[in-house]
Amino acid sequence: MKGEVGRIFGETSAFEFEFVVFNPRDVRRGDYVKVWNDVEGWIVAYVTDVIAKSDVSGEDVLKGRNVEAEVYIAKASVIGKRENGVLKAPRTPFVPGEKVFLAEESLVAEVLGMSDDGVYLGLLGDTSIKVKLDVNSLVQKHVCILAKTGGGKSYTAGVIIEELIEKGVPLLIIDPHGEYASLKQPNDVKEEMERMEEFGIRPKGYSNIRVYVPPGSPFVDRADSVIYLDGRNLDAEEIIELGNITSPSAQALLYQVIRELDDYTLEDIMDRVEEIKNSSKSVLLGALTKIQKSGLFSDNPTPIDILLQKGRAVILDMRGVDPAYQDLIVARICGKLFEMRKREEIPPGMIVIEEAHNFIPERGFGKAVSTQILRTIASEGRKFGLGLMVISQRPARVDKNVISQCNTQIILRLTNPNDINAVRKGVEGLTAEMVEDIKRLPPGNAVIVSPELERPVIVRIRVRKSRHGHAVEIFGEKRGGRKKSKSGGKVERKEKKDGGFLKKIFGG
Ligand SMILES: Nc1ncnc2c1ncn2[C@@H]1O[C@H](COP(=O)(O)OP(=O)(O)OP(=O)(O)O)[C@@H](O)[C@H]1O
Repeated sequence: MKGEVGRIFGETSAFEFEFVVFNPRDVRRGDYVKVWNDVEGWIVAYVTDVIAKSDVSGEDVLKGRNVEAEVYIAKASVIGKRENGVLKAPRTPFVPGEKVFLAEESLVAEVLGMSDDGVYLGLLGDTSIKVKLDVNSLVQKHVCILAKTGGGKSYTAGVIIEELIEKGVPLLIIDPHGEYASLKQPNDVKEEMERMEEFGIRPKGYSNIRVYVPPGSPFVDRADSVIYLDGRNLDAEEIIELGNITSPSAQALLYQVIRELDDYTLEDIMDRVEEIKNSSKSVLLGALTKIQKSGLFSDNPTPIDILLQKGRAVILDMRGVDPAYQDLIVARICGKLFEMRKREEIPPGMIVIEEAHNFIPERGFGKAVSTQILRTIASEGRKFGLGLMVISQRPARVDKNVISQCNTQIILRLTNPNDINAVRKGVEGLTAEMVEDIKRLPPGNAVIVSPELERPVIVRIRVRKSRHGHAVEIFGEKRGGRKKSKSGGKVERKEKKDGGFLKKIFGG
């Protein structure tokens, strides 16, 4: 047992207490302490704040009187103790005068419900406790990663992707900025390699990765393959968005033609439009020809099942691709994958969506054809073993229902008040202190909220085993600057793991 670091004083309750800190170097915000409770035994608490007090008044300071003996007071929020695998909160207050000790790491890990197995994210606070989350819960019940630009979102997503690849989870990564192909190479950044021992990892590149690009991508030569979609039965909204058809009469003509057709291709629409006498005919034909010439739609489309395969991660690199096309590609692929997963034609897996605010925008922040299917996967995917990893730098602009469907929430530094507000409202169990922490998190540190953990925790995300790919500017398109598409900390029983349909799909 480490030595006594303070003593409880003043008014206490079963949920919180204050203690005088003997040496301010021993106790800091974010530390875990333990206290003896006469009825319950050792109880673990979290230090939410440390303040310094003195009897020196403003007048004293002006007269030049110095602080002789300041007192340090720590505020602690009670977590509890684990009994028969269940976290129990004390029901009697702590006795003023009781000694406070720093809690041993093994006790903290036990009380917080840390698992020895799972997706290894990093180390808890200032400790060397490994934070690992259950792979099935993480994948099937969705995860979101939220942070301001440069806060470490794609780095953290890369860490989780490495872990999921190692566990054989099929992954499809929607990569609007070409940041993920570098997973193929081992990390060779000197400063990061120097920190690998601290995290107990080694550099590693992943070979079971395939990079696909849409036709016309400026990066075709660096891709493993080109993706082609089945262009049958595109609906009018999709064609309007792809062709940027703004003329109401051309839109009306399109709706009219599609109503008349049954099972149709783009060419069938064009043939029918040719036959009709209408002043908007040439505008519509021009737009349809442009879509046809994009080459995205083919009679010999890429089989969708190869995008979600056991032991493989597929990256859809959409750098330099028109946002309307990105949106449609995501909508079509995710729609097909969801249908196939429902029929169990593909294995359970996860779809990673970078720049999620562009594909699942909150109402009032634009429209995207991919929104509907992604909402459906967020609400129903868990029943069928299809998970989402939602990544965004603008939480306030992502559909709030989708964020609240994510059972694991990883929040790195945020500073925009609207984004902080969105997180405060959408993330259950965040305390006011945690919200303050989020505004000040250093890069690579995250607040993690998960049903696997008894309370939100701050984690130092581990360094990457593979190389982190930085976003690249394409044709003056700024990072994240995609044009708008038109178109209580309360102690509770640990949540019972889902039985029934949510059986363990991935080992480990
Ligand atoms: N856990 C970490 N360990 C070490 N370095 C990290 C960590 N997380 C982030 N970084 C550093 O911070 C930088 C920014 O991280 P990242 O590229 O993930 O930010 P981002 O939030 O995705 O930004 P953007 O919105 O611009 O894409 C990285 O290049 C990396 O150097």
